[in-house]
Amino acid sequence: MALLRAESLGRRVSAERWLFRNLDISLDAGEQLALQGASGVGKSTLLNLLAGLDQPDEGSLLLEGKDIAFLSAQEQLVLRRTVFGFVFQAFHLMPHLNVIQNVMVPCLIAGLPLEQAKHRSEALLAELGLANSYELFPAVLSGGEQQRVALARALVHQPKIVLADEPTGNLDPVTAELALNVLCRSCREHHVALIMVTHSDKAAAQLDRRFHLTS
Ligand SMILES: Nc1ncnc2c1ncn2[C@@H]1O[C@H](COP(=O)(O)OP(=O)(O)OP(=O)(O)O)[C@@H](O)[C@H]1O
Repeated sequence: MALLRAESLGRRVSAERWLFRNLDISLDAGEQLALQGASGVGKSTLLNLLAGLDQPDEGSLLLEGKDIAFLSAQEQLVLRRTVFGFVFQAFHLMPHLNVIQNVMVPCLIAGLPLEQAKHRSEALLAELGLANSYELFPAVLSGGEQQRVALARALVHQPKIVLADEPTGNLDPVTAELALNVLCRSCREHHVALIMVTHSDKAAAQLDRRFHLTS
């Protein structure tokens, strides 16, 4: 059984315009999928639908065979917090928390002991080249640094699925390669499935499979 399956998914952006329709996509546990397609075709919208952050106009979304539309509000909340890890294009770090605190949040929500949460967060940040930035606040970080903090936060609680929207888009080529390696390795090591939006064919080639979204 697929870990995540979208069936006949449709998203309408106006009365006459469908962004996509009859879209079927499935993801196995631990599988790594590159989501590609032209700018504006609907990749970010699709990621939001897959994560249950937005509602489709048609179709259904099954997590381990269960339609997420029929989960209670509480079950949906638990699902978003423990099943998914996100790297949004706009990062969405919490401004009043420093770097290490931002990364620890998903672990604490998932119920990990404080020390374990701290240890995991520090290890990931160090791997991503941010060992000297634990105490800094998001406002003083560059876009590329914020992006790596967001990446660590998406991975740290070892969710079932990481959804990453151009997670290396703000990084120089060397740092982008480092971040991509950390992302892929961490997901493989913990059997976490990954859907990554990327415009880079080189990055997409590192994953198991590609899905091209077309209008
Ligand atoms: N709720 C909405 N109402 C109207 N238009 C919308 C809505 N949501 C998305 N769109 C439009 O749908 C299109 C797809 O947006 P989306 O951000 O998903 O594309 P994308 O493929 O991720 O693009 P990029 O590669 O540039 O990030 C855009 O033209 C956007 O303006």
